[in-house]
Amino acid sequence: MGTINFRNVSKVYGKNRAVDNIDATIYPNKIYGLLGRNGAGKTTMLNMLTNKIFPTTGTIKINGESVSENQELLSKVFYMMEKNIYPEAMKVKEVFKWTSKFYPNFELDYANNLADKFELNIDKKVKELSTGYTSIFKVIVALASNAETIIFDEPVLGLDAYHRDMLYKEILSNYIKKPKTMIISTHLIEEVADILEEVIIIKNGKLIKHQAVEELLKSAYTVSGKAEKVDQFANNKKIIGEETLGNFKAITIMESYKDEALAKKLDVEISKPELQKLFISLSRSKGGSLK
Ligand SMILES: Nc1ncnc2c1ncn2[C@@H]1O[C@H](COP(=O)(O)OP(=O)(O)OP(=O)(O)O)[C@@H](O)[C@H]1O
Repeated sequence: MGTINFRNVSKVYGKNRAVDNIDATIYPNKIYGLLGRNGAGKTTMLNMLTNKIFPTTGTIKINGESVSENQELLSKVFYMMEKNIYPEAMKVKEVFKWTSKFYPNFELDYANNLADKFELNIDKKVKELSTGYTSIFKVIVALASNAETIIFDEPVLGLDAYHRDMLYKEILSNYIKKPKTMIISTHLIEEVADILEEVIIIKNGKLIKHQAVEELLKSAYTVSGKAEKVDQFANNKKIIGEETLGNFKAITIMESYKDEALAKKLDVEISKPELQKLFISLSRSKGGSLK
């Protein structure tokens, strides 16, 4: 699958710039997290990428070809949408067959095996599925499509922790078996953090961060221990988040240099920050700059 290129892409609704001049390159065979608060513009970006709506300005290309009205190109991209697009009276097994018409590499055996594994009854009608099972069903269809690019918009909506964990593992094992471009748009960042390689963070329609997760995590750290010692350590440093529990405190500091000697002296512990915390701080700060 080719590289996906957003060039100066905007989508304007009246006075609202839902997507505002986004430039981004999505390289093949990596797992991307598309992160942003409610209304940030994630779905609008994905709808434009899959030619459901047209950009007001700018172009989106895959391997140098415009996605606009390009059915052949789009048949290589599977878009698991947040809303249900299947006829409600259709049975799960009928959706499997139906999807195989549009996605010739659809693997029916794999879909059936996953349905077994997740105890999804394929004789049920789509409208009879609970919210959680609707998510399971949609992820199964997406994975079995074998498309070169798979986009998941809120893949674990309504699922309990047990099923969320199972589903992330399934997504990852699918990727390991057959690397492909995956774009996961979600609010549940910490859970998905482990499988993401890159994050694209958008805020008010603008791209504020596009970086490898590892690198982003290296740009900050968390220090924890006795509150007064942690405060002493954090003095004059760029604090982006703090939590207190009794006399215990954890502070997240946005700096790549870690003063290990001082940490030892004060008996406080330095650890990796949580992606979720960095995300909250980035989407809160004015303009979203990390500097
Ligand atoms: N068809 C439309 N007409 C008018 N405004 C729209 C339309 N679609 C989206 N918007 C606006 O564009 C902005 C971005 O919406 P979008 O659905 O892309 O956000 P999102 O990041 O996917 O949010 P969420 O996480 O809540 O799904 C919002 O302000 C939304 O109200």
